Amino acid sequence: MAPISIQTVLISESVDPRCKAILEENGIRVTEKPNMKRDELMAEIKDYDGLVVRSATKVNADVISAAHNLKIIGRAGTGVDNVDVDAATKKGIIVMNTPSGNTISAAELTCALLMSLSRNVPQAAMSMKQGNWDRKKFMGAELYGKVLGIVGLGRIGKEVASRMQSFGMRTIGYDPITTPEVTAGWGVEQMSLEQLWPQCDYITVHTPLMPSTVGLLCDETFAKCKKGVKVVNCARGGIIDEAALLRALESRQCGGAGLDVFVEEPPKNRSLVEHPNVISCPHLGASTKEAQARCGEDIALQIVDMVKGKSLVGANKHSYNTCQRDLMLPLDHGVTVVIGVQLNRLTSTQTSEKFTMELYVKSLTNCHALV
Ligand SMILES: NC(=O)c1ccc[n+]([C@@H]2O[C@H](COP(=O)([O-])OP(=O)(O)OC[C@H]3O[C@@H](n4cnc5c(N)ncnc54)[C@H](O)[C@@H]3O)[C@@H](O)[C@H]2O)c1
Ligand SMILES: O=C(O)[C@H](O)COP(=O)(O)O
Repeated sequence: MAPISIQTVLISESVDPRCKAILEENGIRVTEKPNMKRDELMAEIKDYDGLVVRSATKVNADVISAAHNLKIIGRAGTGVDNVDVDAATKKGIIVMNTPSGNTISAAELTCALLMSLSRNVPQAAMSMKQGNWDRKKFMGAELYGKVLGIVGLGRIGKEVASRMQSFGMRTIGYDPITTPEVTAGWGVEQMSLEQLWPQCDYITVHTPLMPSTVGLLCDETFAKCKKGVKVVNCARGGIIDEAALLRALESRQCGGAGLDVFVEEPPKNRSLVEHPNVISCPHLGASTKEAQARCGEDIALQIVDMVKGKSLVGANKHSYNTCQRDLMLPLDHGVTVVIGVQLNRLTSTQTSEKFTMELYVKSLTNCHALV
């Protein structure tokens, strides 16, 4: 790859300090300016070569058109739904993420919400703080022997499955790309969503936010679920339709929800957050020291590799000699294909190294527009 000149980078959110340190060690000038309003960002971005964000900075078409020198938008994390990838690509700006850096943290929070839903832990803790000793009100149910439906069997879905299997849950799931043969290897039986909805005691969603996943759980699909089903969303607000969820909670069709993400963050409409059967967090899935260290370090190393003209996938130091990147390629007619790239470094104890590369289509949006 030809080297790309990056002399200045703006970090617009709280990213691990290693990110700034690595960039600076490599001669890149870094400015950290968190919490900018849209107009401030548009004024600030115009001269920078690179921008590093998490999920709160909305890098929309206006911001991109105000950026005269921008060559790279680095997302220290997974989801790039806060970046207008089409607008960036049209301007020749590369969008990079660090998709495996926060997988374990997001999976662990998902499991914490599933466990909290089964035993009312947050509500009971709050009641204790208020001076109560109410053992009847917080009667729970075991997870053992229950059915967990996992919609989206990628990195996080896989990690959630193995952890919840250790609680004796049966894990079933659906994914249009990961094959049933692959997920059978991790103990997840795949089936159609029509078959999945009525079987689940718990449902957790782990898909990207895109037109085909908006409202996966909606009035129609809640109606197909078991009465009292409990749901978790640690992926993106809107994959579970918020108004439909509130209706399902009120009718008791849904017995409880664990929500880490919202359509609007922070949510101005408080009705879900305040519902007694909802446990919510302020988008904490990736908020661990470990995940932030990995994501901050990875995005900096990827930018440095790009500056040096090295491979885009060569910088990742973690996950057992495996590097993963998502490449988002906008095609014609509003079609976007996401290609997963995985580089495996195989080492034997005494002899040489061997590298293999896997490319696979992770998602295809709007594909009907092609036919
Ligand atoms: N709460 C947090 O802080 C947090 C942290 C990390 C990731 N996330 C979010 O979690 C989600 C999953 O992340 P990941 O790393 O596992 O992604 P991933 O790309 O590894 O997996 C996503 C999976 O969803 C599947 N998918 C796509 N469309 C689908 C559909 N219509 N129905 C079912 N499956 C579908 C894909 O085939 C893929 O296997 C993303 O939205 C990401 O932004 C949130
Ligand atoms: O997609 C992600 O990586 C998560 O939602 C984490 O977002 P954050 O970096 O803003 O915590």
